[in-house]
Amino acid sequence: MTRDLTITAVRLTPILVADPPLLNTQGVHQPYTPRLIVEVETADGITGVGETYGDAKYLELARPFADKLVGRQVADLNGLFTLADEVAVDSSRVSGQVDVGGLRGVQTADKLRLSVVSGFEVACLDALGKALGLPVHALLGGKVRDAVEYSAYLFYKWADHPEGVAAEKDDWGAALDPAGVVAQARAFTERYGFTSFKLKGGVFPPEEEIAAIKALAEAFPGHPLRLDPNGAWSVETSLHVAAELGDVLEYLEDPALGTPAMAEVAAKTGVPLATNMCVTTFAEIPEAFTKGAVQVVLSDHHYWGGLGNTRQLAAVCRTFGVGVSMHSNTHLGISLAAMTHVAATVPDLHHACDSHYPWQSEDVLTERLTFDGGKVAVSDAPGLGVELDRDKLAFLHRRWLDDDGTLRDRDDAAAMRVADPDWVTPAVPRW
Ligand SMILES: O=C([O-])[C@@H](O)[C@@H](O)[C@H](O)[C@@H](O)C(=O)[O-]
Ligand SMILES: [Mg+2]
Repeated sequence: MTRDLTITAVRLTPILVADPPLLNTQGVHQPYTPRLIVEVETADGITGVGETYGDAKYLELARPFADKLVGRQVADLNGLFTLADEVAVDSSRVSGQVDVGGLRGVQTADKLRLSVVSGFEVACLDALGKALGLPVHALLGGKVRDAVEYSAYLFYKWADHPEGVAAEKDDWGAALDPAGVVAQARAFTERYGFTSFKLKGGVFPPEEEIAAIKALAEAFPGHPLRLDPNGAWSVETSLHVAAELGDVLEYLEDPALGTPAMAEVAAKTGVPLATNMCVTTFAEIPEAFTKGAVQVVLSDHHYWGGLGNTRQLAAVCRTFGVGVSMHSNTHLGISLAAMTHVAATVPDLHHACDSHYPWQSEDVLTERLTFDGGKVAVSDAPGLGVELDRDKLAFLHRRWLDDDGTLRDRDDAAAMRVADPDWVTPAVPRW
């Protein structure tokens, strides 16, 4: 049967999603975080869905990009990148510096564009898969595993958002010391069966975080453990932590900020270093790999430009003998499905991927994705294998519409200032 895969409509729905008070080196998560849901519709009435960052700087690019897409073929995935180059990026959005708000490495015009393209690429793949009756992993060359392993993503956490802040109540409680971190890890294993653990660090002085990892090692002997302070430490501190935890860590993630500092740490420790901050674009690869700065690159398919680019990144990593896995940011089920499809196709995936999904009590899907034994089963249904719940989408969009603008951009430092008016984003290195 001949199908008409022409894109006839594109819908963009910005939403605000409940987020618990998770602490990081910048501050604390806001009570609601922005995401953008992308829908592309074909002439045959097939709809594909995608998801990406929803802050204003992404919306500004997504809108003109969506207009350009109408009339093009849903299978023209490579064309998305050429099209994206035609969308002007406001220079005030580009710093060339680390994006302090999002802990996602440098902020360049290309990276902003790629973060937008990824939402559309996933939506096009979903639509194409539905049209062809094929799962997304088949469109990427086929799965090499039936389930993808994720790690428990542990956070220091307050029990509640600060007093007076309108927020959803969560049932995780506080985690502010080693005992709290271990209790949180136990809850993760009981609820989802995770067997490897990542702790978001850079929150407390290193000795306290070392103690938390040691407590985890004692509670879960032999399980893979990671610590990620998002570049908050000096080279010296990073080496001290590596020496203290060398026996129990699978890897240290972004202990120090930037490739030169990471290279210095890597040269003096046997503990592998992972990153989602110093290698965030293809342009950053040559320096980092030739300097031996990182042993594992954690892809975020959003800012790498989608699932096809994630596979290209994996191939480059394989060529250089560098490991590959995935980090995550606050996201919903569409992105978890996308991550799972692409991870299922990557041959040398030797580390469990990260996901914030267990922290998200809300979603836009009719059925939430589930973790079984810490793994998400790879769907063989056409497309991503997920279904949009229009009522839930409308509810979360209404929240975005009703917001006075303060939550439409992620700002962990601003959220921290509600509790501590003197809070400023700590200078790096913090310790
Ligand atoms: O959600 C957070 O607070 C994380 O710190 C996130 O923003 C990071 O991008 C990410 O999870 C990471 O691994 O660095
Ligand atoms: Mg990280």
